[in-house]
Amino acid sequence: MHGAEEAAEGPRVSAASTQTDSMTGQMPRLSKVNLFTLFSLWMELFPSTEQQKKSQVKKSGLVVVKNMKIVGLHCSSTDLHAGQIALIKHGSRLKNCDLYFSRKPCSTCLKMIVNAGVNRISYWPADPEISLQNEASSPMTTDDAKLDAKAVERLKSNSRARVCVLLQPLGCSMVQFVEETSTKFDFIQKIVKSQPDSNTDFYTACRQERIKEYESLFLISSEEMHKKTLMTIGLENLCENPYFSNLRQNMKDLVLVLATVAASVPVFGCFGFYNGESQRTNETDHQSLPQEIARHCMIQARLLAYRTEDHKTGVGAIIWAEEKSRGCDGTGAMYFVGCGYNAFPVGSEYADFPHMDDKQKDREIRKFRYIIHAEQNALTFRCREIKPDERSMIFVTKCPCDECVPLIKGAGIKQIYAGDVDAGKKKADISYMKFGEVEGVSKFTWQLNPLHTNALEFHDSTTRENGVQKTKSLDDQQHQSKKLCLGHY
Ligand SMILES: Nc1ccn([C@H]2C[C@H](O)[C@@H](COP(=O)(O)OP(=O)(O)OP(=O)(O)O)O2)c(=O)n1
Repeated sequence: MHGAEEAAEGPRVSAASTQTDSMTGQMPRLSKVNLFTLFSLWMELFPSTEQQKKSQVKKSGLVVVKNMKIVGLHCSSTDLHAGQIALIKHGSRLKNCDLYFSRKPCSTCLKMIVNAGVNRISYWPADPEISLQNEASSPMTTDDAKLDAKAVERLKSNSRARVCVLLQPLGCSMVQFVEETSTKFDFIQKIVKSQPDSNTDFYTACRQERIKEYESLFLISSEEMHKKTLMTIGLENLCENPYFSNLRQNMKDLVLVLATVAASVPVFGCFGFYNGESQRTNETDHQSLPQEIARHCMIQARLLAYRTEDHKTGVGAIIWAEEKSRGCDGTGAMYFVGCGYNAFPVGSEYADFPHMDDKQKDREIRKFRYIIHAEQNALTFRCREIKPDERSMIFVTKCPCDECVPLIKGAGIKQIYAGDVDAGKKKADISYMKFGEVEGVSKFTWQLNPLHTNALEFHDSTTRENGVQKTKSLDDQQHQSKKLCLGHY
């Protein structure tokens, strides 16, 4: 049925392409489908305290999309699969949604999702949720995995929902563009400035580590094994060339983009998101998230920035909040609220608005009065309300400007995680003066840990309810960054 046809289309640009290229091609842009796919892989890596048991069931990431907008970001927990969590969290609201899984879901999940009336289920075409690659598995469990794959195929061919592989090739210079922009990203530059020999070797080393790690997680290194897996999960159409080699290339490129972006918010020395005002408070609203969660969310914002319509400055923003107690999601108590990137008003064509910056003398043809900022889009298109009694936080890849700071505060967001390179700057059409002064909102900016001279204080850092391990001690962090940065620390 259409599932198989769609799968065969996977490696090429699908007819249902959502590549909203309103731009004139000055710079490559991530398609929505690829953004959702990257988010699903990234959600599989959401930091969690739960001990991952060696099991045939692999952790998966899931993105729930309604009308091409993200309405849920989830990952499996020890007790529940990502698909089951989506069912619990969204129920019948899953009707007509598109789901992006980092692994082909098992029959237990698929039957419920299909039953909820979803529109499309797209999955990453490597090892499925019920692993076929698990070396530890006995022939018995491998047989079970194969049986499950058959059941999934049966559910797929009898359902209205399309179950397919939906990857789009990246624009030809996308990988290079992501690499260049990541090296120039504020966070990397801030580290470079703190280095006596000022170079980006540490970034290159971090990126290589990430590439190796993600390739082993998300790709099947042997072509033969990959083909065998595809055959077992009903993707024999993709085993023929040129589909197979295109598919592998697309997958490799996406993993490369993910690793490159992840390395741009590196685990490096004592750098992290800290409140420079060193206000120490017991109020939970103002306590920082564990660094690994803050990094994870900032990397989501970085990915969003590659959907920008501003051909000079891409910005991404994502809002998360934390429930009072830990839920069933692999994200612990954290839940997704909304996300956005800077773009011109919805539905506009490239020529409708000026795109010039402040180098342009004629102020009338500058972009600033027309472009909607990442934070503004995240607030406008949020899928959940911001609750005054919960800790909510926005992650922005750039310093919030004077238009956005009062909006963030007014919306009741409790914490801002951002870069502060532009803080205090006053430009002709956009200023960053209010960020430094805003009260009642905690600001965590990318910097050296102000307490790093006092290792004892750092050792005492928090243990949290949101499902994440204790903040690592200074020694642990240094050890980890030495490992990651191959001696450049
Ligand atoms: N927190 C922020 C800050 C900015 N922007 C967006 C709005 C504009 O699209 C762009 C403006 O960024 P800059 O201040 O960097 O201005 P320019 O793009 O003109 O670059 P510069 O003046 O630094 O050369 O970023 C955003 O969405 N969210």
